[in-house]
Amino acid sequence: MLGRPLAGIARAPSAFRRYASASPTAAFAGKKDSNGKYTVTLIPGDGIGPEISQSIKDIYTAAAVPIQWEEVSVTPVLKGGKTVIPDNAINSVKKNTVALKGPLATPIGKGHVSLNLTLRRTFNLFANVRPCVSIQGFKTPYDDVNTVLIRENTEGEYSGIEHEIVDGVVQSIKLITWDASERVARYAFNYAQSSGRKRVTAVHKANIMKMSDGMFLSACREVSKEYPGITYDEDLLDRVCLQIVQNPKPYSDRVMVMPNLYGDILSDMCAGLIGGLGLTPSGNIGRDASIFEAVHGSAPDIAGKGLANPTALLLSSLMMLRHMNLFEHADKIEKAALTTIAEGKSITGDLGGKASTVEYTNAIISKLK
Ligand SMILES: NC(=O)C1=CN([C@@H]2O[C@H](COP(=O)(O)OP(=O)(O)OC[C@H]3O[C@@H](n4cnc5c(N)ncnc54)[C@H](O)[C@@H]3O)[C@@H](O)[C@H]2O)C=CC1
Ligand SMILES: O=C(O)CCC(=O)C(=O)O
Repeated sequence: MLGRPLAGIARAPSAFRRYASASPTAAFAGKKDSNGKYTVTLIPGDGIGPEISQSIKDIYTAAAVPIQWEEVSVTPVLKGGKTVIPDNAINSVKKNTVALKGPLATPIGKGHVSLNLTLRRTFNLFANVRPCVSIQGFKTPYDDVNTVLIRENTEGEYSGIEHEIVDGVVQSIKLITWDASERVARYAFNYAQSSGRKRVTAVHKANIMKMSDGMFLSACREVSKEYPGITYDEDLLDRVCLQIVQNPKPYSDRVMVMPNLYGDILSDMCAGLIGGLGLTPSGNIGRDASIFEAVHGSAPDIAGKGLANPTALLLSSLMMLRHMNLFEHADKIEKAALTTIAEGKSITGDLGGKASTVEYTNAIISKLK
């Protein structure tokens, strides 16, 4: 059961407050220092990570956000024969309880385990909240996308339990537990309740994975009984994909909750509907810490070229500010960023513009003055 008061999203959304705090369970435990500033861990990350992190730092300085960044690297180190995240990075997140993280690259088919997943597991960041909202004034096939997807974040297909049984036969285990399913389901219902969404839809493939997804659904059904004011239903992942690309509107009344991998894929699909991965934020929420990051990865194809769109990381940071109850700063920056995109004069190449990361950042900054 939830033992903590709801934080962050109790206030009614303003016109620009589209990216609500993702934190009905994790209380923000940071304290202001003697200069009136909060310390937040910043993990710049790989690829485009340092470029987009710099953009956030510049915007925050211009907006006088009362935050000082504690920058740490998570470049893995060898400890006891294992590749692990350095202790100072772990201790920084533990101490500050909030972090903003740039993307971390993971070698494909070999090499070290995903450090993104390691962080989620280390801090038990059990819910990954991924809102996806059309930006008014920025033309895409639909102008009414407003989805919130909550992804179980610690297990499922991402358990990383794999072995070769015999030559040519590999087994990868999808681990689903009742506890993690119930925990993320309760988070989803709380999120729906706190954000005025009237429905929770569990997205699944229990027609095929009868036991694992079946149990995920059972946990959701049990939790739904505690929320008589919220309609609960279930839908198959493949149908949901089809329906959202055909007409996203009906999905704006609800929160979708699902096992890990489904959430990873469905959130990229939703991003495609509003203009791409450069625009979609996320929050990894735990009880003792929360790490906010863009949905996208390290974008090695454009890294170092000054082309990256920092909006997704910026909007993730605004979810973080609302988690920290810094609503005014979040609203002001959000308005400046969304207006810059709607105007279309200084937008990055992924959105059809010609601006560099720095030019776009400066356009936002000019609106903060
Ligand atoms: N949470 C994280 O840190 C994540 C890390 N990754 C890692 O990132 C690496 C690259 O993965 P990909 O599959 O290439 O996905 P990706 O998200 O990095 O890139 C996919 C496409 O979207 C574009 N894109 C992504 N973010 C953008 C931005 N902010 N501005 C403009 N264009 C942007 C890229 O240029 C690329 O064409 C991999 O090592 C992967 O494991 C992938 C997803 C999430
Ligand atoms: O850890 C990675 O490299 C990819 C992670 C990812 O796609 C995600 O789960 O968001």
